[in-house]
Amino acid sequence: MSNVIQCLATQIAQSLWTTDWILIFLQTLIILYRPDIADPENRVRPTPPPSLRSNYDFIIVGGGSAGSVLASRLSENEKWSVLLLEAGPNEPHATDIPVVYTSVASTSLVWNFTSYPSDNYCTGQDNRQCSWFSGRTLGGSSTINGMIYIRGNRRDYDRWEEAGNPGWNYESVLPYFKKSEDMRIEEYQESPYHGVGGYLTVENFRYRSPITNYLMEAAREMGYDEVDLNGANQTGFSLTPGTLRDGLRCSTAKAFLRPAWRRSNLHISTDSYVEKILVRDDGNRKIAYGVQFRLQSTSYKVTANREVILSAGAVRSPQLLMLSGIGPRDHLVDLNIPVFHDVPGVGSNLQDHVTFTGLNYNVTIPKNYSGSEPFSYAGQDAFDSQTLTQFAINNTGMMYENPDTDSMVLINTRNSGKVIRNFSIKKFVCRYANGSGDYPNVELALSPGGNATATNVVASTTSFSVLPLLLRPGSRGYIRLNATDPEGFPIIVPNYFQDPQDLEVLAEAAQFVYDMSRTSALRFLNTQPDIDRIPSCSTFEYLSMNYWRCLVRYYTASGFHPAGSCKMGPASDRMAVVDARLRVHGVSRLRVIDASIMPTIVSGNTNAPTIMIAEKASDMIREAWTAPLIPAI
Ligand SMILES: Cc1cc2nc3c(=O)[nH]c(=O)nc-3n(C[C@H](O)[C@H](O)[C@H](O)COP(=O)(O)OP(=O)(O)OC[C@H]3O[C@@H](n4cnc5c(N)ncnc54)[C@H](O)[C@@H]3O)c2cc1C
Repeated sequence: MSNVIQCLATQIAQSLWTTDWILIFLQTLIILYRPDIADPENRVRPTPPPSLRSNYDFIIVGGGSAGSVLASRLSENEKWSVLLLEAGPNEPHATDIPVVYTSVASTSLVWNFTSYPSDNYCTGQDNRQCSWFSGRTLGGSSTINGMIYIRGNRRDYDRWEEAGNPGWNYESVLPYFKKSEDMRIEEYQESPYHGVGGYLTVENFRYRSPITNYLMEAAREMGYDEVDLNGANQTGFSLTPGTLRDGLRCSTAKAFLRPAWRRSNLHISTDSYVEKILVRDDGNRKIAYGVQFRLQSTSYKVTANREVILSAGAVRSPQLLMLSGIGPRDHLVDLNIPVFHDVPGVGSNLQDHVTFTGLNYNVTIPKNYSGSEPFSYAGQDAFDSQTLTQFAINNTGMMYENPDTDSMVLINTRNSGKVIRNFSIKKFVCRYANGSGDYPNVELALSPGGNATATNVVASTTSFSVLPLLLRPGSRGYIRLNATDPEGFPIIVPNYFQDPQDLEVLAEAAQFVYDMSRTSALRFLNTQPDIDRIPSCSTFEYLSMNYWRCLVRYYTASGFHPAGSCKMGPASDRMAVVDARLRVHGVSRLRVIDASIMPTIVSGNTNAPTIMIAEKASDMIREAWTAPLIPAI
């Protein structure tokens, strides 16, 4: 690139950050310089509206993490016709760039949901509401997420089965994680926990800030080992494994739809917003037989010979069920929606990995540091001409970084129910030596830069921050239709900290991070807390447990992992929405297959588990429709 273009590009990139324009700017850069990302040969080409049919075997609502997998797997059977309806646009080019991830929040690629105002959490946010956005594009949230590839703990799945869901224990789901996977981190390729050759590639991020080595060393000093976080033991630290291919995002649209979209039995319709599931009562059974959707202001009805599959995510799937008359009777009656089938659990059991921002620490660059790269990640200020050239010409550099989570540690702040307070680092080493307690309750995302949104840290300050995600919340929230506008954004009540233990664990995590900052690895960097002195928390001693509790409530943030709002469970469980084969209780030919079916949220990020759920469900559907009919006697 010429110097003038470089300089201009830098100015533009920095001024457009966090708007749709940044996507357009980067798209142009990619088309000019990176045909490998543009990938015009393989990129999905949606089916033009006139080619859509009025009838398919399977209709899938939502082309996100789960929906893309289902469309790909079900259309492997040439005899089945499959329609995938996605409300958002095609996958853009720019989201391939890992660092762009933090800039999509205010673009048209997301549903900008917010939680209902609360006095108990997100108290420092506008109108005391937490941002709850999720993906609105082909690939869904996998196209805009943090790309972290974590599966959760084996006990999570064993608990699912114990709750009355046969076939969902860890040994049963592991083959489905492996089926999707193309593990490209060399040391894991031979592992019995990983697969090679699947559609979904997993790599380490190509770029990481130098500060990350110090953070991982600090985790080691705290008594943790470097482990495969998706392997035999989950407790420990690691570089972040990512859903990445050649250093770039590997969304489910890229992984599963690009190899499939040319099949003549698969139609993919973007910008197609499903308004309703079509249902009828045949007297002896209730059936879902199609959907109504809107595309370019035209309304269409399309029918399904076999099944309608709801994969609209943990917020929209329960909303669509309720709009179609399937949900808690009282709520539907209140909104004058005819009750087709009373399913009290729709929208309940909502869970999330609640977290909080604001754990910022400043460091001094060590005198012996001689690298040319910035020591830590400095936000968009880092996007100078050199970074853009590295990206556009050399396929390297900071644009290949996960700015939130270069590395991570999974810890348990408790030991046999004993709360950790005022511990010494030495005690910690003993506490975690016992591998049998391998059930972390917090995931610490170690960010190579300060969290400028939470504090007034200047972006160029040399700093790091930590996001602690509560892995097994006791609190349960719910989703309901908005009485004034049922078709609009639903009401989301996450109920964070309804279970007081949730707040305690996050406060313990804050204390843990503080202690981590006292390790010799981080003292070497002269690490100092840069944690806001929040006026409404000033009655508490700064950095005491009470202060942490106050900070957590103030800077609460969604982990963006909504789950559980159409939970799987046996018919004997009144609040179960789907059975162990993900069929909606009481309504034939209708399944929900996405993050909403988790009975309890897994102890790790939710993308890989959702993909696993869709892989397993695809096999269940195949079995259901290809099993020989039992002959009548
Ligand atoms: C900002 C963010 C960061 C995240 N980071 C990570 C991470 O690093 N690692 C990780 O494992 N997980 C992460 N997650 C969570 C993870 O991506 C989700 O759990 C997962 O993608 C959920 O998959 P899903 O299929 O349930 O829903 P989605 O992937 O959200 O898909 C739902 C799709 O349905 C479409 N849709 C909704 N309503 C309709 C309708 N009426 N008609 C047609 N289409 C509709 C939506 O547009 C969307 O494309 C993150 C999520 C977010 C939002």
